Amino acid sequence: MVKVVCAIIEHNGNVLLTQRSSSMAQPLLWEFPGGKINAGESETDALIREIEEELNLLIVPHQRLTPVVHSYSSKTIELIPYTCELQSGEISLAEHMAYSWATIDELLNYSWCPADVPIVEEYIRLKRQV
Ligand SMILES: Nc1nc2c([nH]c(=O)n2[C@@H]2O[C@H](COP(=O)(O)OP(=O)(O)OP(=O)(O)O)[C@@H](O)[C@H]2O)c(=O)[nH]1
Repeated sequence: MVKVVCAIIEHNGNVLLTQRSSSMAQPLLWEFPGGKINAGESETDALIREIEEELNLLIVPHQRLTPVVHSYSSKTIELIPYTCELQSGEISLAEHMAYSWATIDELLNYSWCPADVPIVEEYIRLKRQV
């Protein structure tokens, strides 16, 4: 199983989402940015590295939410989400087609990668409790 970490980056009451490009797996669907964990790397180190590589942003991971195991036709992934704080940087997209800062109420309006749907639902529940 491939372990993938993803970042729910919060800033000024919004959350950052990225749209996969047409050449990627799950083309044009929205996701939380992130990627695969390299051998010997911690989850949070992988997350910090991926967000720097993909978006040119520096983040601080905070809360680990519930991982989701999802089988796509070619592989099974364990998607591990962390809420994160934006520390610094200006977004520069290295791989994605687009990005969006969404409010909690807007999150369900996007076409998500299937593995992300339970994560989006958990995040919305968490935020509505506060
Ligand atoms: N980064 C990220 N990947 C996700 C999310 N949801 C989800 O299903 N994935 C899947 O997790 C896998 C790993 O993503 P990746 O960004 O590191 O790698 P990749 O596109 O090069 O994957 P590939 O080697 O399958 O083409 C991809 O198949 C991707 O579709 C998500 O929210 N964030």
